[in-house]
Parts: sequence; C-alpha cells; structure tokens
Amino acid sequence: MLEVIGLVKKYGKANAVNDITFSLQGGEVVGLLGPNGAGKSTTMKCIVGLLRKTSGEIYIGGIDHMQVGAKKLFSYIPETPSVYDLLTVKEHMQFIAQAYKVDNWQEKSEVLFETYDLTDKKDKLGRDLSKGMRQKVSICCALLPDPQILFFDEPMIGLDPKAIRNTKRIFKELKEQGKTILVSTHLIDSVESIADRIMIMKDGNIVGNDTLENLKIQMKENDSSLEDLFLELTKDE
Ligand SMILES: Nc1ncnc2c1ncn2[C@@H]1O[C@H](COP(=O)(O)OP(=O)(O)OP(=O)(O)O)[C@@H](O)[C@H]1O
Repeated sequence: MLEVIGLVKKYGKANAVNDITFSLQGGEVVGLLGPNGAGKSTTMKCIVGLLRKTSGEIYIGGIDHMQVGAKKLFSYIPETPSVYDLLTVKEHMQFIAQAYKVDNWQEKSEVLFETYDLTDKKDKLGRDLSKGMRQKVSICCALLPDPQILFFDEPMIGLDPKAIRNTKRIFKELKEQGKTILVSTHLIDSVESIADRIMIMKDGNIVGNDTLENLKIQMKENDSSLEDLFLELTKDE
C-alpha cells in the first residue's frame, strides 16, 4: 500500500532524511517513533507531497505519490492542525465532502462530531476554536472521505483524555476495517496496543523496524519495555 524507496530529504546541505527504504502492507498499522528531530515529520510530509523530496521514490497504492490517483487514497493529519478561520466546523466537513464527493456527509459528520464532542461546536468558526478543537476538526475531516491509508503526525498532542481515548478506539476500528495507518508519536504506549510494527528513526535513519511480536521477544529476553528498547536504539553513542 505504501512503498518508500531511498528517500532523501535535505534542508540546504543537511540531511534530515538519509536514504530510507520501507513499506507498509495493506491493513498494517505502523507506529513511527523517534526522538525530536529524528526526521519523522519530514518523512511524512515528503510522503504526502507537502515537501519536495531531494531524491527517492514513493508509491501509494502502486501509484507515484504526486499523482492525483495516489492522493485520493490517503488522508493526512498534520502535527499542527490548520483550519479555515472563516468556515464553521460543519462547513469544514461540507468542504471536504464536496472535494472528495462524499455521500451522506451530514450523517457521517454527526457521528464524528458525537465521537469528538464537537456537536455543540459545529457552528463555531475555525478562528474561534481552541488548539485541541482544531485537532479534532482536522481528524474529523481526515476520516470523512473514508481513505484507505491514513498518515497521523502526532495525533494525540493537544487532545484531552477523552479525545485521546476516542482516537485510540478509532485506530482500533480503522484497523479492523483493514485501513493502513502510519502514525508518528512520542506516546509509546498509545501505539503499543494497536501497532503491528514499530519503526524507529534517529538522525534521519531507520534504526529499528520490526513487528511488535519480535520486539516483545527481544523485550522478554532483555526483560525490558518498549520504552527501554526505544531508548536503547536511539541512545547517543
Ligand atoms: N524547515 C526546515 N528547515 C531546516 N531544517 C529543518 C526544517 N524542518 C526540519 N528541519 C530539521 O530536519 C530534522 C528533522 O526534523 P523533523 O521535524 O522531521 O523531526 P521529527 O522527528 O518530526 O521531530 P519532532 O519529534 O521534534 O517533531 C531536524 O534536524 C530539524 O532541525
């Protein structure tokens, strides 16, 4: 469903992403972990086409990621949600529904508003929303077109405990529906329960990429937690 081959992204002369290759099978949920500055957001932004890659190839559903056909397959929830100041919450959904030709968008939006406690906020303008509410609107907009693959960059940041719980539940449901998800996070325990595989980045490289099962075997052998393993793999030499 996603293939990243030899991705390099330089900012000026500095390599933020250093020739990485990985793939996600359909229905796989992969947690992308790594310390600050590891290159997680840069990787995601290159995949979704918000940043121009320096070199490498990226395919989504077998289609080059810059083609419209590839863009129809995914939604991206950015680290910093941006909403339209002068659209209400409901109008955001209408806008997405029209852009992606979503049927029954009003009913689908109501369900999402319920889940994210936005029902009484649906007539609020984007500019009047708190950071957490913006994040919730961004997640609702991403889920409305029912995409095959979802890229979440730090989805839990700014959410209240109830919304975090709901997002975890939605991850489980999306996984059950066979969706492919790449989620970058610092909250290791938030992916531990849903991820099929964990990918760990450091200094623009992938330093760990294994199934949870294999990681758990390693953890058992070393009597360590996922957090211990993460810290071990990303420690400075
Ligand atoms: N616009 C930019 N211009 C120059 N350098 C950048 C820019 N954005 C990111 N970088 C650098 O690229 C590297 C990777 O940054 P990136 O934001 O991808 O890391 P991250 O793993 O997402 O970090 P965090 O967990 O803090 O969000 C860092 O060294 C960062 O300083």
